[in-house]
Amino acid sequence: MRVPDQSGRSVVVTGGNSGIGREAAERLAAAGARVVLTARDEAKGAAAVEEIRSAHPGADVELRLLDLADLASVAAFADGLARDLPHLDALLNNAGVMAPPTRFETVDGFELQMGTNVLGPLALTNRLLPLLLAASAPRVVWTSSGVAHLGRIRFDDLQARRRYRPWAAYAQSKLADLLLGRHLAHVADERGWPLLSVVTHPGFTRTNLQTAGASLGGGTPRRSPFGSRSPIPSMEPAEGALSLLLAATGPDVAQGGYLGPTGTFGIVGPPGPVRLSRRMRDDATAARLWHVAEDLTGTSLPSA
Ligand SMILES: NC(=O)c1ccc[n+]([C@@H]2O[C@H](COP(=O)([O-])OP(=O)(O)OC[C@H]3O[C@@H](n4cnc5c(N)ncnc54)[C@H](O)[C@@H]3O)[C@@H](O)[C@H]2O)c1
Repeated sequence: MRVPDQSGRSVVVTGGNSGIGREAAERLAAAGARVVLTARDEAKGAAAVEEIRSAHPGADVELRLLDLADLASVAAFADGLARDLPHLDALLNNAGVMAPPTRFETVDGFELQMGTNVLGPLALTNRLLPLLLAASAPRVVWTSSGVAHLGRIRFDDLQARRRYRPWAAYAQSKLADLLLGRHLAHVADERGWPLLSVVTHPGFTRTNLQTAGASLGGGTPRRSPFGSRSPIPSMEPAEGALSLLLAATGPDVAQGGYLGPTGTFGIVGPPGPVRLSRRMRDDATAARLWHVAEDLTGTSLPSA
């Protein structure tokens, strides 16, 4: 897939130091975008920026620190960007964590996956919307997952305080990403904003995701599902990033669309529109979730 010329466009890629975000940041920078790559760890982020700069001399890429599991960090990041950029053309909500074996909490007391994958990105999006709406054709991209099909939004126990099951909490968070993305698309249409809100999932891609969450708290990482005899097809990050890149830059991307791999089992292959289940099309749940998330994060959509 060719990434169209991105000259004059500025893009934030969260979790840009690793995996799919790292690839997307490099492709966008190579296409001429001004890329703000976010990371939690300064050394890891700086290493990614250096790699991109040395592979693409003149690439306009900078590191900014952002911890989505800390709403104060989200606010500081958004304030800094608003000070330094005249507008923002695309926000790629990519960063995420998967299935820690036990229940962890964010700085603000949210279950780790709900906080990092959903509430942090929601707060970031709300805080960056004024800057996005200063651009002529802005986009917000949300990263869901194939497991969103198995997710349920449990409003009675959103933070899994009563019962924590790692995969149910992950699936809930990824269904939530999809619903928030679709709700923002409706809001943009209702308010006549030129903004596209698009949801993507990267299929099954070999990254740190499979071990990072699993090893939290000193746990032993699960055996890799990508062993040489694994029957499960999977992709390298360069291919896994294509759905995200299509959502961020494709010329014919639909408002509220859902893009992912279109090959075997829907987990590998070239990116394109993919099927939404009935639960994914539940606009009432999406609207309720958006409002609950706003309450929890103390953020709101711009009034305009
Ligand atoms: N790899 C897959 O097969 C797959 C499948 C479905 C969905 N996804 C989704 O794709 C996205 C990217 O994952 P990946 O596969 O590249 O994994 P990865 O582990 O390589 O990258 C995840 C990134 O998120 C960042 N991150 C984690 N917690 C954070 C926090 N609190 N604040 C800020 N950043 C944080 C990490 O530092 C890292 O940069 C995730 O949202 C993931 O849920 C991946």
